[in-house]
Amino acid sequence: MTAQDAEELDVDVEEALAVANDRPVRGPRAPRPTDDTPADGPPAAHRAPKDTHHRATPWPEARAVAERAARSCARRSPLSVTVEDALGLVLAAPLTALTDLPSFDTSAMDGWAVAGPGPWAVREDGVLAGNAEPERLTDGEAVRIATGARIPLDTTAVLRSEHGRTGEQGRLHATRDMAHGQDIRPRGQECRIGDQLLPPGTLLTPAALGLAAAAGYDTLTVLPRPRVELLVLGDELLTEGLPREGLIRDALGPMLPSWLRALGAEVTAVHRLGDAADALYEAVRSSSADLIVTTGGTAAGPVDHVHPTLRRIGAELLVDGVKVRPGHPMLLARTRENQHLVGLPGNPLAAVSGLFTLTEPLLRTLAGRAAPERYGMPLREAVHGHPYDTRLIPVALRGDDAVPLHYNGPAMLRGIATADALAVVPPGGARPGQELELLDLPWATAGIQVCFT
Ligand SMILES: Nc1nc2c(c(=O)[nH]1)N[C@H]1C(S)=C(S)[C@@H](COP(=O)(O)OP(=O)(O)OC[C@H]3O[C@@H](n4cnc5c(N)ncnc54)[C@H](O)[C@@H]3O)O[C@H]1N2
Ligand code: MOO
Repeated sequence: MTAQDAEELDVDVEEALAVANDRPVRGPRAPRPTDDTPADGPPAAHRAPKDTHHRATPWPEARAVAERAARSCARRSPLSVTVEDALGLVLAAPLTALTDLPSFDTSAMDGWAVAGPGPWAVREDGVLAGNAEPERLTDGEAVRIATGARIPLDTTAVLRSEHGRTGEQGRLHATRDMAHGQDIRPRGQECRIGDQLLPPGTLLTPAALGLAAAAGYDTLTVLPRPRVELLVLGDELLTEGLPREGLIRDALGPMLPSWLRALGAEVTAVHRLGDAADALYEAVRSSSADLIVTTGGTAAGPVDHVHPTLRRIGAELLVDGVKVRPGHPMLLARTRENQHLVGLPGNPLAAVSGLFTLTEPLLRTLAGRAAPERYGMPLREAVHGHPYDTRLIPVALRGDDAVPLHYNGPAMLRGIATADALAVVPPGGARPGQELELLDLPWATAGIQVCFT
């Protein structure tokens, strides 16, 4: 069955696409308006309750709105944290060298510090890393030296231990030619005191923490993480054991906190509120978080309380549905000054889609992180598209290709659990070899986000 058949059979397109992806496909198909599918609207089967799809925001625009929403918030004051605690945070001030690096002339090798041409008379003592200023060398003299030790004054080069031989009368001979200054790291080779090592806005990776410590820092001035409260909605959710009697395990409670943290947030609370409208209202009204993330309850079922709650508190809806599959009922609202709410749909892969579409740009901007470089890779196999909406599908990166994964239905996590990225499939689908934009999953990027600290 193709996606087109699915529409005609009045079957949910998203579910049909998840199945169709397992089957051989033709090339991409342009949107095909029909009598009951207006050119700018969804197929009849997918007109959301109260026909909300007409005001759904195109996917790229939804991401831009989320970014702008974060920019409209007042910046919170920078704070000072120990170098060890700064991982994953963003520098609020330039990292300026507090010392020359190296801070003294140092030996790059184990061997001898020598003065003038050889052979050399070897001094009895030696110089180790951490020793205070060693005694000056005189011409024709050598002293044993360790990597990282201070170079005695008037040293002309370091002779590596494997390139020296002790001859008659105990004199040291070089077995290789050596250049003046060889294997000496001069003071200030890497930086001079006052040099800017990293600009404000730099994400503090493990390497950046190492650099900061080397450059003399004990504490760093960073932007605070945006504070996020997670509200998990749904009476049907169990927190342990096997699904039973219509109840299912909560898949989002265990998944989202670490993911939100990888996106730059501090998750201050996770509340499971069931489907109690008043509890949701109270939780939103009393929250002092920068961002409230809800899961479930975004559609128009009898216990879908997110829209009514937003109306009740007088929130401004910035995005009310997005032209993306899965996840189209996702929403973004400004609940009050400097506070937003992202409503993630309850279907787990739809929630991931909302995480990338609305939460990631918002949190990234609030956290002061730069947008990741956009990149793409060719698809190894064709992928069905939605006729009008963007699709996000889990892919594995294999060699130079993005390989679409099965089990990509809105309620499924089996595909994304083995994925490296989400591929952005344009309306109409993509053919084999077509380059698609990829959104890296936090654990697949070779960067700070792998740390999930
Ligand atoms: N008449 C319509 N019904 C639905 C539409 C629509 O357009 N018209 N859209 C469908 C789509 S698409 C999605 S996505 C969902 C969005 O629903 P909600 O955000 O209101 O979420 P719920 O109804 O609460 O749950 C949907 C589904 O997900 C399961 N769920 C919820 N939370 C969790 C969790 N934490 N862990 C695991 N699974 C969860 C829940 O049990 C439901 O099966 O609406 C469709 N309906
Ligand atoms: O199909 Mo829904 O799009 O699961 O979000």
